[in-house]
Amino acid sequence: MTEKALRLGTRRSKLAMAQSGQVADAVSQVTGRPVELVEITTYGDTSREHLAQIGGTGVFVAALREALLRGEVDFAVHSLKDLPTAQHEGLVVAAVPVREDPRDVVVARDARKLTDLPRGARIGTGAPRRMAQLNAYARTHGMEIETVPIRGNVDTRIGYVRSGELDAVVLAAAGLNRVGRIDEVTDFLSVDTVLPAPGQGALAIECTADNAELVAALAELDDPFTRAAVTAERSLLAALEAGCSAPVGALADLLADGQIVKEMRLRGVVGTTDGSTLVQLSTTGPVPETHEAALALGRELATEMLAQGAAGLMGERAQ
Ligand SMILES: NCc1[nH]cc(CCC(=O)O)c1CC(=O)O
Repeated sequence: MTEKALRLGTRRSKLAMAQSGQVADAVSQVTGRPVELVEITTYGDTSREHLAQIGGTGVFVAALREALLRGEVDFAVHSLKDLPTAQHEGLVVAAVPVREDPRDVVVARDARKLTDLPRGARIGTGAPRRMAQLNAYARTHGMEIETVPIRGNVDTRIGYVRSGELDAVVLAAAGLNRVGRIDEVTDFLSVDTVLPAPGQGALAIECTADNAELVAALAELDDPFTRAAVTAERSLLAALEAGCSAPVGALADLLADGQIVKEMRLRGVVGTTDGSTLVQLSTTGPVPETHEAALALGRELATEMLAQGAAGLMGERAQ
């Protein structure tokens, strides 16, 4: 006698399939039920228009959410950094599993690191957040670089380096890990150089709020520290009134004294894409014990960043 399979709605991209596959195994373990992948095609997958013109990465999420609400699938997995900060009516993020490496990385030709790229190096990235921080780093370190807007999946982006069209591309370590290409990284960027996107490296497992049994089962996959961290990061993003294509970086981590976790630190950055101006601040507080406390940490840092002129730096959109 086999139990009825749970249906996991997923995009068809290699990255989405990889992360859905991993979550499917974990969900199968905690529920004792088989999990079946259901491919959902989104506008973002088929459109050739630039993401900024069609409303950012939220388009990838929308089709999955519609499938959930129509009851066509039981749950979905999102990259948290692509998930709009506003919670969706009728849906709940039932689990945020342990986060992977949140850092951005460089894949460059000739195994080069960011600091030994040739003068005038062309670095591909479509993210204003990466452009702003890379250009700011170059300015303060006497480097000459050119950030080149690109989009496409991981294979396409690395392809620009292999073809010689670009000297380097900047990507998320987590994405490369999930598609099995982490070996191609030539430089893991310190978060002091490039602060990742809010939620980067973390996944959200979402289902309908009325599915109490599934909500409870999925909760077993939740990592409270990761959830608190990404809640604070996303609260900062929301309080800055910035979207997923805004030049905003945020990362919360735990400060420990030996084995004893003392506090949570939240770092944030906003900048102009040319890197001429960055507002970069951090705040530290008790490890949030509640959702509300995590939200408060993000709001607190946003208030400080806004007081330093953060709002004036966010007018730009992805080019
Ligand atoms: N921008 C697209 C995107 N959305 C999620 C990831 C993978 C990393 C993650 O889950 O945070 C990526 C690729 C990248 O930024 O290189």
